[in-house]
Amino acid sequence: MKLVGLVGWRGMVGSVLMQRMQDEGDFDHIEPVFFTTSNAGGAAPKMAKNETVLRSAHDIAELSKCEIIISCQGGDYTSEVFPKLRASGWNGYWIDAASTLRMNDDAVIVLDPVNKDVIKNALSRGVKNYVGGNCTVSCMLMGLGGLFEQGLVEWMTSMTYQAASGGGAQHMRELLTQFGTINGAVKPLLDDPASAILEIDRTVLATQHGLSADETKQFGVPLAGNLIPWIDKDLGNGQSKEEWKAGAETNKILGRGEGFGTSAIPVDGLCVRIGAMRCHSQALTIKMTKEVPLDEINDIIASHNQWVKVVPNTREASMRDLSPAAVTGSLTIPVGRLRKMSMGPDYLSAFTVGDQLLWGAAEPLRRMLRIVLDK
Ligand SMILES: NC(=O)C1=CN([C@@H]2O[C@H](COP(=O)(O)OP(=O)(O)OC[C@H]3O[C@@H](n4cnc5c(N)ncnc54)[C@H](OP(=O)(O)O)[C@@H]3O)[C@@H](O)[C@H]2O)C=CC1
Ligand SMILES: N[C@@H](CC(=O)OP(=O)(O)O)C(=O)O
Repeated sequence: MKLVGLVGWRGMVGSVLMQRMQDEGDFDHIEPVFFTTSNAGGAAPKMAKNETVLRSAHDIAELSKCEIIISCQGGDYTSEVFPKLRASGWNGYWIDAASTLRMNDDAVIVLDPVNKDVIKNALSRGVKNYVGGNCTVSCMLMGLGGLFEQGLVEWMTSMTYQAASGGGAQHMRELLTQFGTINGAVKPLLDDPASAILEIDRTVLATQHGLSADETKQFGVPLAGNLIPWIDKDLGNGQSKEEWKAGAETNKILGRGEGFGTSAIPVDGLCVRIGAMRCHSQALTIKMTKEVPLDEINDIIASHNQWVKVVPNTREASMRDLSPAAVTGSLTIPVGRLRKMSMGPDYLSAFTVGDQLLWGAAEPLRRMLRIVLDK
């Protein structure tokens, strides 16, 4: 059995990955070695077999013994350790959740239900670095992969509604703390049916503005009862880095260059943080390359992979099936609100939701491990 190093296994993404690997019986096919940046020598988790002690994730010699390493430890760790590991002569497979290596020429962004051919081609060329995509991009492509595969997308805008989990566990906690503080401030008024709604509203606003530095440490501003129309770095051209990733990563995943070449499909939009917990949603406007009847579009989308589910464009189905609360914890990617827009019959609207810790982070890595093992 192949020795597989697991780094970042107890973090948020790593925990979801471990759960999925147990659910799918992946540990039956590997000899896992658990690494840590904080507790070398401590006890490995229950999935450990022969290697029951945690190894230091900075120990290049220990890492080098692994044929495959999966890291969910984050970009700083990858930036520090990966070059040293390669410089030491290690030639194993590096499978990573962090964005650090994504756009490197010698790395492939993995989302095998969408780009299995790109992955297989890279494996046969001896490529050894495989990186999970940005969560919003991966979830969008799992939903709309069929339209891209059929060459039906001329360009697309993606307007996102991204969950707190995209920032990490502390961001999820902060969101809930803010909700709690706000609720506490208006609880007596809420309990009194005769209280004035405008007084409640004024109190909520005053509480949001008065949140302590501790309560806004992660997001910098209130997110509860609010939104933040900027995610990730400012690229200095009016675009956020999260928005740039939509075009760059979509095209790289599809094997069409990196978003700006002649064969690239323009994908751009605005990325917005909202007060959801762990599902990213996005509203899409798709300019199609040709006019296609809506029932055919539904079939193309629905038949692309086993996880996508077309939600009928009705009020009831949309409210029931097309929300973060409906999708959290599930691998299903619902796509709904499909209709021709008033701009013309080749303009399509769509709305999709995905669990950003599953298809958005852990699942593509887990599946890549199996692809390498089955090679
Ligand atoms: N969050 C997301 O939505 C996405 C994240 N990613 C990538 O994955 C990376 C990891 O993200 P995420 O899982 O959110 O990061 P976490 O902060 O949850 O975990 C990262 C590491 O922090 C250490 N750690 C310190 N204290 C704790 C604690 N109390 N509980 C658990 N771990 C702790 C662990 O390392 P140790 O055991 O060595 O101490 C852990 O592996 C990101 O940096 C990003 O590159 C990718 C896609 C989406
Ligand atoms: N930036 C994403 C989460 C993430 O980790 O993205 P990336 O893997 O591209 O750095 C969000 O905040 O929702």
